[in-house]
Amino acid sequence: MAPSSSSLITVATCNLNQWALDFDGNVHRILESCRLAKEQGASYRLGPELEICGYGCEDHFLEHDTFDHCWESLCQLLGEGASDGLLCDFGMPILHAGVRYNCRVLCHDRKILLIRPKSALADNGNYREGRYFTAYSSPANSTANCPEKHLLPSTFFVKFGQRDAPFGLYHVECADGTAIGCESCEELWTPQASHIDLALRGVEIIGNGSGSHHELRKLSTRIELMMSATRKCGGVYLYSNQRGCDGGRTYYDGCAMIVVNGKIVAQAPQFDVHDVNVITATIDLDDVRSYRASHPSFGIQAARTIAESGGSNGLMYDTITLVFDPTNSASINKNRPKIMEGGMALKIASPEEECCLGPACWLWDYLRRSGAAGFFLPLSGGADSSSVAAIVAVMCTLVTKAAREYPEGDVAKDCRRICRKDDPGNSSWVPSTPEEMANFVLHTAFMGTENSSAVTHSRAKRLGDAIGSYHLSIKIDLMVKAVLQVFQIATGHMPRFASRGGTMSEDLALQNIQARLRMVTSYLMAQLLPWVRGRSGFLLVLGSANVDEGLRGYMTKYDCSSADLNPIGGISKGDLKRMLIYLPREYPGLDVLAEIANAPPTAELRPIDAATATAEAGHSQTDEEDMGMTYEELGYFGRLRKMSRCGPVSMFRKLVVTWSHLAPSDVAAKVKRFFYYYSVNRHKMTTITPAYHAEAYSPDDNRFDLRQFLYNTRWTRQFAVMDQIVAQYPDSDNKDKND
Ligand SMILES: Nc1ncnc2c1ncn2[C@@H]1O[C@H](COP(=O)(O)OP(=O)(O)OC[C@H]2O[C@@H]([n+]3cccc(C(=O)O)c3)[C@H](O)[C@@H]2O)[C@@H](O)[C@H]1O
Ligand SMILES: Nc1ncnc2c1ncn2[C@@H]1O[C@H](COP(=O)(O)OP(=O)(O)OP(=O)(O)O)[C@@H](O)[C@H]1O
Ligand SMILES: NC(=O)CC[C@H](N)C(=O)O
Repeated sequence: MAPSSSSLITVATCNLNQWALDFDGNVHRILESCRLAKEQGASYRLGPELEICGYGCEDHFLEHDTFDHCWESLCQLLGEGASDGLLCDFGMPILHAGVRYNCRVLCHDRKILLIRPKSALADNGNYREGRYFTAYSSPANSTANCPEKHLLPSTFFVKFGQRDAPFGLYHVECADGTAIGCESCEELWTPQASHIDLALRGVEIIGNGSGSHHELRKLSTRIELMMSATRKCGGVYLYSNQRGCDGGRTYYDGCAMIVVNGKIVAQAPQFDVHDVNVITATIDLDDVRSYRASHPSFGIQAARTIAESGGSNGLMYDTITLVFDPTNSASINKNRPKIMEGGMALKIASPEEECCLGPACWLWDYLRRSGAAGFFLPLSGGADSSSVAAIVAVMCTLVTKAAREYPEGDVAKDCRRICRKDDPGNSSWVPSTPEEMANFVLHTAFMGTENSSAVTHSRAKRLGDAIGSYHLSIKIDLMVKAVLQVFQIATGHMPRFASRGGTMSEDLALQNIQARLRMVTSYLMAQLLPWVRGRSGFLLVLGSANVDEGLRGYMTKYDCSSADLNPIGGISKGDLKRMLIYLPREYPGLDVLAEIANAPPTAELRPIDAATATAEAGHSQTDEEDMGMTYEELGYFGRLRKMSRCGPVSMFRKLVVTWSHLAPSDVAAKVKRFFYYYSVNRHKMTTITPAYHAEAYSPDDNRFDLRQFLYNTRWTRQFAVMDQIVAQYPDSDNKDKND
């Protein structure tokens, strides 16, 4: 090991807003991140997982084209000097010996130093890496002296003169003794994480390139994992993540970080509308060496590991030696490096902030990438559609701020294009306020019937005005009457509401026709409102069914719950209410949201019964009464069903304990009612509008919660077992609490 000339090193990591299969755009963003890393004096740059093609390529990973285009992109990156003087850790898929691997490719100058395949794949929830890739296990005969080699494509050889590169679980050791290794996303989350062996083998810097999507309250888990890893093992841990909507329901929430010896020294934003964020830190590697040496217990395990050939998790780890001194590069930093010693105050968004910022950024990416001219939202003045309107308002606030800060930047250019202000006469236009932008991009309409209340009509109008949307108040009774007349002519029957002597079927049909006609009207508006306003293009229709309604199936199939996109389909009613109460504090002018949050949710599809209508609801029909359960109870059912993997019996066993104030027979009745409605309505999940994934208990059938949709809704075995358990309780237990 050569003596170190300096122990200072400047390292960089980034958030990149990549887009699956947008190879040219992705290269452009990677080049920008390398340029910024160099500008900030870095000698090492880490990028997100599979950044070259985008993390979310899914079944496109099965196509050979994806692999070929990645090699073209890598050639372009090296050809354009991305890694000149900078050790770059890129993420891309590689076909090695006929097997697809999810790899890190470490390049320096115009050479590939190492290809490092991922050894533990992510396969839970939305992740399906095992469908596209194989987890790597090192062949017994591969060592650093005789590493497994990957034969590089001939185009690479022609351009750069390199025929092959080491392939395996190696790390690089630089000429000055600095050791740099990789850990790929999920590997950090495994019990025998690879960073443990890397640290015990003396690797000081570990880069984790991730493709990790947002879920409410998940960031804290990531942070805990990294802090705990470096607290126990010492070292510099860099985390890089994608950020944005890369073409699907998930939002990658960035938050690149640099952690040293258990302390975070740099953090990039979690929610943001910029495509590229690079963060750097200059670190004294002697701090890592001395931290480790000060823990004798670490020393004992390190000495034992180096003596053994394999890693503790049965994989082979080894070293590839390089002729490269990253610390020298740091010392020629033009600016005097600011050495990171202490930790920094962490920015962790509250769940209320996450609920609005995540979907707002996702909507912005979707809007600018879809080519649409804006959104159309059926706005009922209730909590759900108002939450969606508020999220669009937050989007306009973020975009207006970014566009005004950099009128020549990409955000401003996208904003001009969407607002149709990109003609030469408007080359520097940016919205002066979020409301001005909202008036271009957000179209809202209250579509009342004779069953709607004046209260919700007024709330919708006041919210539209506060946000600045292009708002309409429409009456759709004419349409309802026309359809019912057609039905009467065809069948000779006219349905009646239950309150007017009709059956439940008639009642439901009369409710559903209003709801469905709103959907038809929405699509008409979305197609023609730009034309009405003398503009080109189409609008995306926004849906607003929350996660609990989806779970219970409390929605009309193919009504306004069917739309192009639903920003809140993965968020619970409870979290939405908290968000509505939080928003007016951060965004003055949106005071009406607090009033909306406190109103009892109502579908307003039945005639108003003046005797039972309350002033706040403005209506006699309330969701919770209709559903036969409260939104709070739905939260319990949802979490237990999905996150705790409970069937009816185990859910009952858990809730008997949690709801000890209720008689077991009552708990059983509630659980049975939930499973009945869940199963009778599960078919609605097969056509549910693509929604922002936010909750681990989302019932989204398309990607996340894979279940049958035709059930025996009597659940005979399950309910019989529950009855047996209830019968085991003393009569007094059931009776006392029932009284
Ligand atoms: N097993 C199965 N597989 C596939 N499809 C199946 C099916 N069973 C029924 N269906 C289909 O589903 C239909 C029944 O579903 P659907 O037409 O939706 O009707 P349904 O679920 O009976 O009624 C809609 C409910 O949603 C409530 N709602 C409506 C609108 C807004 C809100 C709100 O506040 O959020 C609430 C409304 O008060 C009512 O309780 C059947 O007529 C049939 O076409
Ligand atoms: N009067 C209305 N005008 C416009 N859109 C409506 C109206 N009533 C319902 N919708 C649309 O249909 C969706 C479902 O209807 P409903 O009012 O029953 O909804 P909800 O889920 O309780 O939501 P919200 O809290 O927004 O009322 C709403 O989110 C809204 O988009
Ligand atoms: N891409 C991955 O390996 C991601 C898995 C990891 N559990 C996460 O959510 O961040």
